[in-house]
Parts: sequence; structure tokens; C-alpha cells
Amino acid sequence: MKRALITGVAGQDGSYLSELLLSQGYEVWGIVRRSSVPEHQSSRIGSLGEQLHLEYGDLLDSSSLERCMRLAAPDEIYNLASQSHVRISFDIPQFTVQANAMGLLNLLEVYRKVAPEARFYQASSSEMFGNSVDPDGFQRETTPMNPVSPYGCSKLFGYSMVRNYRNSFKLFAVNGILFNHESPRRGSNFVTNKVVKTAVQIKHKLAKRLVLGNLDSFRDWGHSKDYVRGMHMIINHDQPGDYVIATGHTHSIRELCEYVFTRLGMDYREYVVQDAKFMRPEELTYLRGDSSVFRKTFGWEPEYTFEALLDEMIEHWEAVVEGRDEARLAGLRSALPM
Ligand SMILES: Nc1nc2c(ncn2[C@@H]2O[C@H](COP(=O)(O)OP(=O)(O)O[C@H]3O[C@H](CO)[C@@H](O)[C@H](O)[C@@H]3O)[C@@H](O)[C@H]2O)c(=O)[nH]1
Repeated sequence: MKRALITGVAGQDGSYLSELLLSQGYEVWGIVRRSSVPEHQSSRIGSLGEQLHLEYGDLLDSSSLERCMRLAAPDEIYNLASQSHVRISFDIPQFTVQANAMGLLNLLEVYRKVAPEARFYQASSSEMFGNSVDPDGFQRETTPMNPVSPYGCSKLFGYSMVRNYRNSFKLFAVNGILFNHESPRRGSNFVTNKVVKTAVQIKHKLAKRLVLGNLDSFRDWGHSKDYVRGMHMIINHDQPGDYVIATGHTHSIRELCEYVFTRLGMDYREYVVQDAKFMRPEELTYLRGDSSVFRKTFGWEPEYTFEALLDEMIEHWEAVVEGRDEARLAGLRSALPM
């Protein structure tokens, strides 16, 4: 039986990855940060119950990482924990860099000392490219990286350290350079879930308008479930390497709004307003990933289209609002869009 250790296990990707690994017979260990909300009952992983081995720990507390590493004795380590919100990284740059850069380095050091035979996956990000685009309009593994946010800078440090440890210490440490990936489990202050959730609220007269920032940036959005399959493929390859995972399609925030509101029988132009507080001091305006190296190497194809992804998210929020999910309805009534 293989053993996996996941940081960020209670997040969107951590929950889907746990389900995938459990379905393949893995023993799955997860690290959760102590907070006043009972993490073990998180709606994302709560249903996995006793199947998951959860331990308290924090990327900024090396001793806790060492304890978890010894307990889990993993074959595979997935570092999915981070301060992952790009705009918020401008408000809390030092915490973002501590968690995403120093936290990753703390984990790498514990890995090198305690479990060097294991394999290590780092959640790297398309935000590392900043506004670099190849002449054909895509970003790929060879595209220069020029991050434009504290989050992107912290992720570029992590990406570089993983490559450095791989080469210096002959460790099986790899990066997945993942473009945006979403699902009903996405935090509702990321744009896809914010748009879908608020549009459903508007349809049911629980909200009056949707306040957004920049409507003219473009993103390459896939489904988290497809992308965690990719993480598992990369870490199980015969050679360590770094791969872009993306759909290859791009849409603006405006197109996202148009699709979601139209599906709900509304015109987004009547409800969407812009507010500077959701703008970023510097914006990454265009992402479109070329994952052909990854696809050729592993035979991966995404199962979800942009439309199928959004349809699933709409169905999720409709179920919540229509009372088919009573527990979440109470929270939704009082929820303000973030
Ligand atoms: N969050 C948010 N974004 C908005 C809003 N209005 C417009 N946007 C625009 O919507 C785009 C996507 O924003 P997010 O959904 O917050 O995602 P992101 O900044 O692209 O970052 C996500 O993807 C990265 C991969 O490229 C991840 O690494 C990162 O952790 C995060 O998941 C950005 O151009 C942002 O300016 C708003 O009200 N909220």
C-alpha cells in the first residue's frame, strides 16, 4: 500500500486528490492548520472521515512538518498548501512569501533529511509567467517567467528551489505548472465561484448585484478533478520533470459572466458593476497554456470543457439555494460576496 502526505489537504485540490488516492488504495495523510473553524469537519473533506489521517501542522513550523513526515513515512509528498489568493497577496505580501516560499523550503528541508527516498510534488502556478506570452499566444514550460504579484514571486521561488533540490541532491522533486482550475469546491472569493454563486443568488432574489474588478483579463480555466489526475501522473513518471497543465482555451471574465447569467436566464450587463477594490495593483491580463508536452508524455486529456465546468458549478449553487442543501442555505442568505 502506497502512502501519501498532502499539505493543504482541506483545500479544493487537496480534497479531490485525497479522493483519487484513496480510490487507488493509498494510505492518505493530510496536514491541517489549527484554526477556530473545525477543519476536520470541512465540507470538502468531512465526508472522507476516518479514511484520512489528519495531523495538525504548519508550513512555518518545521518541527510540526518533521513530526508529520515521520508519522506518515510517505512515498509521495504533495505540497498544495499556500496563501493562494493573488489580490490578497498584495495586502499581506510578507505572510504570502513566508507561507509559499519559506514554507515550501521548510518542507523541502524536512523531506531531504527525513524522507529523501520519497517523491515530492510542488503546486507551481501559471501566475509565475506574469505577462510573458510566446509569439503564438500561449505560455509553455519554456516561456520566460516574470511574475507580477507577491503571490507569483513567492511561487517562482518555490518552483526554482524544487528544481535546485532535484539537481543538487538528486531528489525526485517535480513541479506541476497549473493554470486556473475550479470546481464547486472553489473558495467563493475566486472569480468563477464568486460569479456563479452571486448569479444564482440574484436569480433567487437573495442578492441584487455582482461587484467585480477587471472584466477584461483572460484565464485558461479547467476542472480541479482533471488537474489532480495530472499531479498524480507527474509524480509517478519514470523521470522527474516540470510540466504545464492547461486546457489551451481562454476566456475573459466578461465571457464568464455572459455564459453564467445567460444560462440562468439573465443579462449580466444589468447586474454586474465594477469596483476598484477588486482590481489588482498590477494585473496578469492573459493566460492560455500549451500543455502539449504533458499530453504527449502522459496521454492526459481533460474531461471537462469550460461550459461543463460552469454547468456543474451552477447546478451546485442551485441545489444549495433551492434548499436541496439546507445546511448551506442558512449561510448563503447572510453571505456577502467577497
Ligand atoms: N478574485 C477575483 N477576481 C476578479 C474579480 N473581478 C475580476 N477578477 C479577475 O479574475 C481573474 C481571475 O482571478 P482569480 O479567480 O482570483 O484567480 P487568479 O488570480 O488567476 O489566480 C488563481 O489561479 C492561479 C493560476 O494561474 C493560481 O495559482 C492562484 O492560486 C489562483 O487559484 C483575475 O484577472 C482577476 O483580476 C473579483 O471580484 N474577484
